[in-house]
Amino acid sequence: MDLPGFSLSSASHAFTFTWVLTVSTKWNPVEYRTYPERLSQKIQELPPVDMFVTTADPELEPTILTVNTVISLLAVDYPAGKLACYVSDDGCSPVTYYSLVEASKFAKLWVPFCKKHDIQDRAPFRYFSSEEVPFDNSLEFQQEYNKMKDEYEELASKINDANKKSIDWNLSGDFAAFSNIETKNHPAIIKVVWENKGGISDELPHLIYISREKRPKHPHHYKAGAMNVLTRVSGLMTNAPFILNLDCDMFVNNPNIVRHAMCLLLGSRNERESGFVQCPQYFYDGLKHDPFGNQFEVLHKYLGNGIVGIQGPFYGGTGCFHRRKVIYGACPHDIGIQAKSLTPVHGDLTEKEQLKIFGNSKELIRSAAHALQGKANTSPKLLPNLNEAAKQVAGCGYEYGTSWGKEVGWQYGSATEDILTGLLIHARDWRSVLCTPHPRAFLGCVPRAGPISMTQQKRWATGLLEILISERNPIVATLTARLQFRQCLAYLWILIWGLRSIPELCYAVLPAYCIITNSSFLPKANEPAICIPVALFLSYLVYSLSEYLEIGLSIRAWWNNQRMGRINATNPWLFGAISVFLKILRVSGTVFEVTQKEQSSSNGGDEGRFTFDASPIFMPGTTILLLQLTAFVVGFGGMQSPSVDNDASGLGEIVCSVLVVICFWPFAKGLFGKGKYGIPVSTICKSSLLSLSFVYLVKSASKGQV
Ligand SMILES: O=c1ccn([C@@H]2O[C@H](COP(=O)(O)OP(=O)(O)O[C@H]3O[C@H](CO)[C@@H](O)[C@H](O)[C@H]3O)[C@@H](O)[C@H]2O)c(=O)[nH]1
Ligand SMILES: [Mn+2]
Repeated sequence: MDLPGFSLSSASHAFTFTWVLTVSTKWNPVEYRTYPERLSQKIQELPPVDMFVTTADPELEPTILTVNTVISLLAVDYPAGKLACYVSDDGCSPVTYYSLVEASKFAKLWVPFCKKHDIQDRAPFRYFSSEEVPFDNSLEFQQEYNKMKDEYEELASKINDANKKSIDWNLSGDFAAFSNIETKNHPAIIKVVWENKGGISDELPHLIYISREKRPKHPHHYKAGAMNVLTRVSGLMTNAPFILNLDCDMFVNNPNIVRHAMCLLLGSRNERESGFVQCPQYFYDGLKHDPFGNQFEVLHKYLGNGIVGIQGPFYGGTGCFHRRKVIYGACPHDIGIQAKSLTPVHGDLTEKEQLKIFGNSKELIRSAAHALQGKANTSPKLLPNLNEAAKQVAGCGYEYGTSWGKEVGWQYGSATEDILTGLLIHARDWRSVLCTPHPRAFLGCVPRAGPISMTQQKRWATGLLEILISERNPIVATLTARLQFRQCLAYLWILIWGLRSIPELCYAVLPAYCIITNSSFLPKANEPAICIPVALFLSYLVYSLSEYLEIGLSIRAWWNNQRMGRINATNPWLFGAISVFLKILRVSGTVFEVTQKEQSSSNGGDEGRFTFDASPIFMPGTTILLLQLTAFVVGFGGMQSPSVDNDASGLGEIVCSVLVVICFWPFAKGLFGKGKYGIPVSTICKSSLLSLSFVYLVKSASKGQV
């Protein structure tokens, strides 16, 4: 077989494999319903929950968004005395700390207001931006509403001012800890912003600010590292048996969500059924018809519910309720002695072993033992007194020689720490549950620009592939641990994203190749065999379209997702694969590039239009497009080589080539667009060079054949 024939057949096999994975994953969908009003029949007292928020960069992640997320958490419908909110700031920004202090003052007015009037939007920026006029016309409500609105505007302008003035920030008094530090070189800073001393239900929950120690020579493991510090510090301070974690942009949209999650965590006969409870990652103010194909509605619905029917949803990094003991490495009780082979954490550890696993803090070991045995919290402590112990476990050297990031806590070694961490939990025989209440649990920001979306996709493809090539991959977990076979297939479906770039590239280049060399990869239009690819293609179209229509999405949304599927696969996913390849060759490491979050649609006009920047990530797409255009010139300009064995290219190849151009239409517009809407000239030049060399190569190769 020649090279094109070989690549065609391997690409087809790769697609068939992906199809098998998809079908297996979607096969038996399951949905859970939750009835929080029945919770009191089941349990006497609601359990405590520690709530984590991570933020890393006040520029990319506007402080006002983080603050809104925190406020919405402080305002959930759950006894405040049972809650503690921990904010991790990897940016080590005094502005973030200051904003939290101000936010807690605001929340003291906001939370009673929400609870009194049963406000559903507990993130103030949402509530005050909603078009609907508040329904309550009483004078009392109107007065309170106006007061709250003024208070929020004041808070927002204080934060805004703080952000602007951040250069000549006066770092004294409470802010002294932030003076003379660099963001990547500073000791741990832990501050109790608000303490609910009496554990009182209608006060505010605890609010704690944490910026872990960072030193240039110490790896900090990005978000996973931050999550582990949050776990340890909260272990010392409140040690709640359940942990909710949110990214800084994901505010609470359903104030009852903690109770919904408790239905799933406490409602089943065996806790193994719900090792963690994941809420789907939905977004607010998403652009109409999903032009960047990143709102994942269809994915959540079909693949999401399908996995629920196997071993449970993947951990998605945000909007997830964990059991602390599961994070600490525990296995379900009923697998008994076999648990010892799956985890270093089990009932009869000596103190020495515990120190080795959890690190050198006696206080932490004591609290971890409590968490693992499911004992209630020890007597209430005054949080500031714990500050020294907390700083120890937030130190950058604390984890050396311990099991953190390997067997315990959030897992290191992948830019998608979420999938890796969830995989380990499933491998230890836990199941997970998807929580889908109405209204939706949490809402976050979705990228609204080409470059941001591409960077995010690249990070995912990179991180997922890192897992696939590691010894912690799902195949090993199925063979040596307790990952179910079909769950393994579901994991493979997502982990191979980066690799899928290769067959997608082959398929995108093939039509152009055939036209240029005057050969074919499809049967002729008058041969009966043409029915096979046409039938496959049409049934795929009809099936995928029906998925969109069934959940009320538009044809445009379907098309945008198809198109972005091709663009993502050939651009960011390819770069993801390349960066993992470079990592294997030890040329460069992989990094977690934080996704930029925009507050609202201030883009003006052309919202859904694809945007570009000078990143090489846009080169493959541009090259593919130029190749098709070259093929048209060659084909219609009569410059084709004579065909070998009567195998001339025909209608099929032309149709496919046109289809590729339609898929890459945003790039076609980009060739002529201006500013951010245009592909930079340098990218166009490089891509032209690439496609010309390709044409030259295949031309000379095919001449050799004749
Ligand atoms: O060094 C870092 C880097 C990131 N973060 C935080 O991690 C969160 C997620 O980062 P973001 O850039 O928003 O990631 P997304 O592209 O939205 O990420 C998705 O994919 C990630 C894995 O790649 C998951 O961790 C996220 O939860 C999931 O939403 C944010 O709160 C960041 O502040 C840190 O705390 N420290
Ligand atoms: Mn995010």
